Amino acid sequence: MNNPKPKIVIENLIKIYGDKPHAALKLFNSGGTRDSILKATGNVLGIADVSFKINEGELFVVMGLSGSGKSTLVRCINRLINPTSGHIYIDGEDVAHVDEKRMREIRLSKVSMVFQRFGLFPHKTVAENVEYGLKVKGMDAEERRQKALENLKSVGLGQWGDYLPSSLSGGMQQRVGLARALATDADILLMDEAFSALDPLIRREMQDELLRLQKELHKTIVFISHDIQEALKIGDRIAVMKDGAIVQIGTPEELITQPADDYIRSFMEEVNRAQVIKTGSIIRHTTFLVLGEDIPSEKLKKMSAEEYICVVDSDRQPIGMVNQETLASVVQEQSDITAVMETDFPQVEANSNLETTFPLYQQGLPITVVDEEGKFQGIVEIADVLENISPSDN
Ligand SMILES: Nc1ncnc2c1ncn2[C@@H]1O[C@H](COP(=O)(O)OP(=O)(O)OP(=O)(O)O)[C@@H](O)[C@H]1O
Repeated sequence: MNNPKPKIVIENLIKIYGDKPHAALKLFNSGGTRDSILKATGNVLGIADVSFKINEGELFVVMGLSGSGKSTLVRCINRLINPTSGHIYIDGEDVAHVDEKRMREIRLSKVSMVFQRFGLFPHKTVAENVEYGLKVKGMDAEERRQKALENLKSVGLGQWGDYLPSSLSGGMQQRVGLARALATDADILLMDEAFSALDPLIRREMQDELLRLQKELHKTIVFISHDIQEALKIGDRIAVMKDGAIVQIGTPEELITQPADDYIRSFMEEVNRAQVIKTGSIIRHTTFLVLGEDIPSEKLKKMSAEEYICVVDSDRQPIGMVNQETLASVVQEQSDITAVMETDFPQVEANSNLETTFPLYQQGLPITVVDEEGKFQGIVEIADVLENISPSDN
């Protein structure tokens, strides 16, 4: 994202469960831990002074083990749970301190929630389920039916509007839950372990579906998951929670390549790094030659004999690869570079992962990396790929 605009800003959020929040807060402020506070007061520190921002259009995953505080954090955002102290700004409005009437309006118009167990009304048809929020909002019958059908279609259930939820599989019911959340036109979707109840295959399908929809819709999505693979697959950024606090926030690659501590590192041990690390993030050098322009001698001097450089056209699209030795002879003999450069060379997009890139090294050439428009970004060597797939311990 070029210019991220904060959509949700959380400041010093604290949630204490129990009847002695003041005493518990006092203990927390003087350095008490979750365990010591529980022992002294019987109250649970659900969220331990958390501050962070979620950007507009971001798919933000809150990850952590059971009891780490994920649900509490996300339910504070739509005030299904009332925070003990702190601020939660949505589009600049502090929803931690609005009255219940305003909060209901916000839930109907700005923040929708998709639950793990679908949360569908069993006696209403699929379309009526999707229409529900629109009905509460006061939309007339025809308009809301049309909107419901549109949204069912967008999740691949256009033909299922008149059925009862019980005639649908788990995956399909979750799609209905998603269609219902989308139908409200809310900018923000809160998804609480939305895919956890599904079979692994259906679950992966739903993750892909969510990513596809998100490309079109650009919602701000806060997605709770206890599954690191899921978090790394779908998250633009991930917040990892422990004991009510956030241990680290980062992109999937940042968590893998720069884990904040041993806790994060232990999560990453089971992860397939090659699926997560993007080729664009390990670009080694970005020098190139533009066809038709002079070859600067200092560029040539800096290269080792075996090193390759990319030749691009006037639109910066790669058209060939040439190594230092060949280039030196081109300069010396003033010959045509297009006659000697390799034109059959491997090329990948910067956002492809290392798993895609690795097999392309069979040709013995370094990989050329381009952006979405096919413009040259840099070159990646096999040593860099290997180092990032299985880093040496140091
Ligand atoms: N209503 C409640 N009363 C007392 N303690 C609670 C309540 N709800 C949650 N807690 C406690 O707060 C802590 C955080 O719970 P929370 O449900 O937010 O964690 P979670 O990470 O979402 O866990 P899970 O993945 O199991 O849902 C836990 O220790 C939990 O026992």
